[in-house]
Amino acid sequence: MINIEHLIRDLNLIRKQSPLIHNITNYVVMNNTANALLAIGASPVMAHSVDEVEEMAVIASSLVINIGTLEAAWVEAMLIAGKTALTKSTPIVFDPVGAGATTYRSKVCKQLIEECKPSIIRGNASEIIALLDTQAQTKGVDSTNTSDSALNSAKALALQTNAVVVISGETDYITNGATVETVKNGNPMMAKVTGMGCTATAIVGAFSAVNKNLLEAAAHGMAVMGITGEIAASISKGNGSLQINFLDTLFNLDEEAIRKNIKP
Ligand SMILES: Nc1ncnc2c1ncn2[C@@H]1O[C@H](COP(=O)(O)OP(=O)(O)OP(=O)(O)O)[C@@H](O)[C@H]1O
Ligand SMILES: Cc1ncsc1CCO
Ligand SMILES: [Mg+2]
Repeated sequence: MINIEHLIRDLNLIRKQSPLIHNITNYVVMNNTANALLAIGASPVMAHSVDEVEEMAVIASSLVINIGTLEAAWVEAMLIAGKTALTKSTPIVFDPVGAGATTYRSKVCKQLIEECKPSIIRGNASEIIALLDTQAQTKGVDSTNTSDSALNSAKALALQTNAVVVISGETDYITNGATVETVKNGNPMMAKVTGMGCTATAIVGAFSAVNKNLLEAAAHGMAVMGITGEIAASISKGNGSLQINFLDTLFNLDEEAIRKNIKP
């Protein structure tokens, strides 16, 4: 069960410390996730050149690796940044976008998990299932499975990789293989804004920068996503205004809104 006092403490820590979050992410969502990190009070940097990722990973408080629009040079940069973060015990949050859709994505996911040992893996249900079952075929970047149906895969993946695994969806599940936290906030319209999942991964990255308990950090990130998305959707007419209202809501999110809206 999410500890609301700890969640509020961590949100205040992000706003006070403004941790540097190093993102190697995809072209589609770079602007969205940078703005979401600013809205929550963190300090984002997008850097993917092999010539600088090592230095950036050294100074960052957490590293977010997202394979959304991967290509060879980026993968090389992800491996350098990931290994640097691993050496420094800096939390790595991994988003396996489209895992299972192509052989290349699945292969790169396997390599990144083995060599960088991400601390947290956040994906939608189809991606989490595909990381465990190499035969599972997914359809692009959107899930065709419910988050409930991926829970057993998430638990097994957590035990196999020693990472906290997060499945996003109608109910979000956060597990280390033994304990399972849930977040029931959110709104189906969120899945119609591209990169809401990538944003969830980035926000989890911000929480992992201020809380060494990564099960808590991941759960806090997903709770803030769900609460924010739910409030923003209630004042939005479609995915266009939701994208903007999400940022404004996150920027203004306070203790009262969290206490009133949280659905663990
Ligand atoms: N049906 C739903 N009801 C409530 N919340 C939802 C629903 N679907 C998604 N969400 C929320 O939307 C956010 C994004 O989750 P989603 O599973 O859509 O990610 P994703 O498929 O990886 O997205 P993307 O690849 O576009 O970044 C999460 O915070 C999740 O809780
Ligand atoms: C649509 C899309 N394609 C590659 S990455 C991305 C953003 C959502 O994952
Ligand atoms: Mg995704």
